[in-house]
Amino acid sequence: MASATPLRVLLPEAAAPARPPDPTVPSSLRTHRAVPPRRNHLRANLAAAPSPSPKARRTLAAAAVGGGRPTVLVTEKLGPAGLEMLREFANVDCSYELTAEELRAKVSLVDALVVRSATRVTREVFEAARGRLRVVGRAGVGIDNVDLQAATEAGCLVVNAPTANTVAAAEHAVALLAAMARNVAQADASLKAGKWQRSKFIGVSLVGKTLAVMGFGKVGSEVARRAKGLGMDIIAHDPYAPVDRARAIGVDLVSFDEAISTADFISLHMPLTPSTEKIFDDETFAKMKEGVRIVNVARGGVVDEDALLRALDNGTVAQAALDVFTEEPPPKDSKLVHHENVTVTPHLGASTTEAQEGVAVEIAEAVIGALRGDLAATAVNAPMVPNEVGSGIKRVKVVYSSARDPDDLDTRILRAMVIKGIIEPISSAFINIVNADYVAKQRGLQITEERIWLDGSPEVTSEWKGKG
Ligand SMILES: NC(=O)c1ccc[n+]([C@@H]2O[C@H](COP(=O)([O-])OP(=O)(O)OC[C@H]3O[C@@H](n4cnc5c(N)ncnc54)[C@H](O)[C@@H]3O)[C@@H](O)[C@H]2O)c1
Ligand SMILES: O=C(O)[C@H](O)COP(=O)(O)O
Repeated sequence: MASATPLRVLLPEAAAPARPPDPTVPSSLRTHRAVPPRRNHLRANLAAAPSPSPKARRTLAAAAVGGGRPTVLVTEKLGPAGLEMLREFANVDCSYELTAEELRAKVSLVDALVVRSATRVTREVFEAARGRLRVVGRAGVGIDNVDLQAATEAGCLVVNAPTANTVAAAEHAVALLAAMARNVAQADASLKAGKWQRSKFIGVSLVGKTLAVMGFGKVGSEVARRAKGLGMDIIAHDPYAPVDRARAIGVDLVSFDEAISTADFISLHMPLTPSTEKIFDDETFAKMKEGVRIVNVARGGVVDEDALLRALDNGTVAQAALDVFTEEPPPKDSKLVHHENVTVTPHLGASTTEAQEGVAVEIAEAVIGALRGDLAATAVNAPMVPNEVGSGIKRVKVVYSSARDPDDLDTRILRAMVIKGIIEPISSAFINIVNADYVAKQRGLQITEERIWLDGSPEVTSEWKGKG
């Protein structure tokens, strides 16, 4: 459907006048690339992530000039506003509940793929795309269902929508916390089954109890704020969160062991990464306070579900409220799902009308921007530093040796790439050229730069040194 202000299909190089330089950015750090004016809600961010190659951009430009439009495959339900934006710009194929085989068959016919958490974008999918797929848009935060390594190898950009569902996820965690403590789901089922069991469903109070927030990022900190309003004492564990940000909202950052051993309630908000997979196992449940209650609105895979079942059966864990599961949907006969002390929802954390609208628009902007050849603000694939290395780094020095005049050397992209490579493997934060310095500072990562002016050709070589 055409809008009053149609999205332009021009590429940056062919675009209208450059924006005036941002007076807050020192001239030595200003980009020299023209950025086209955008519709208000399309952010004009430059990012520190791979963008389509010049060849791909030319292909898209040629297609646009010739009246051709890119094709976008959407495999899960997306809010209408985002879909409309995509339709203004591209041919959109909404095909839901595809089998893995059907997805592989379709993917070589499209330029972009938009998914939520249920579509597994595996290496086989990238191989089946045979080089045509330029962008994968994850309409949400978690990108554990996308094989980022395979995407990068295939030259495919992966973008996500990291902010629009934060509040929805935090609200759902608080809803589960309260519902679990007061047996809302169990009592509801009992009454609907014709019973009137008042003494069976006596709950526990939240006020004055200690809540440990595990992962103090966007969702975790919103949960902390809300739980404070319920009169709970909040502690948090997050190896990468800065102490002062936690302190600013009255939260103490503590060690993993202190968090799990002193909390009455534990709420999980870390990403699923190789280092958090099954981080809650028999050993960690054994360290918890007897009768602890656990909420998981993050990812099922951070919990060893068999160990959780054992902890529920032996009383270490009194109750659990789970929105996410290692396998989704979980098996119909899952003992965890059917456990009387477990409250479950089918991955509803991001499922509010408002969040879905926001996420759809956020991902449509990102995908359209990427197809237009812009550097994507929410790109999630870039060269990474292994997390065993990255998590220990506190200071990095980047040395640029170049024959270019220092004033003519724009180091922002490389600096942002270094920050992205260190921070992203240990968080689900997205780093781009706009936020890189800010996020690095927030996380206590100090970047210093040295420029060595060489005689001779203006080829840039650089080296960087990390310090743990
Ligand atoms: N259920 C849902 O529908 C839903 C909705 C939104 C987000 N999520 C999930 O919630 C999680 C948090 O999302 P977010 O937007 O707050 O991400 P975020 O990146 O803002 O926060 C994650 C935090 O976890 C921290 N972290 C990393 N490793 C850790 C570890 N070993 N121990 C403790 N903390 C660790 C990071 O430093 C970061 O601060 C993600 O897994 C995301 O996929 C689920
Ligand atoms: O990571 C996320 O954004 C949430 O888990 C939401 O997933 P969904 O888009 O499948 O609801």
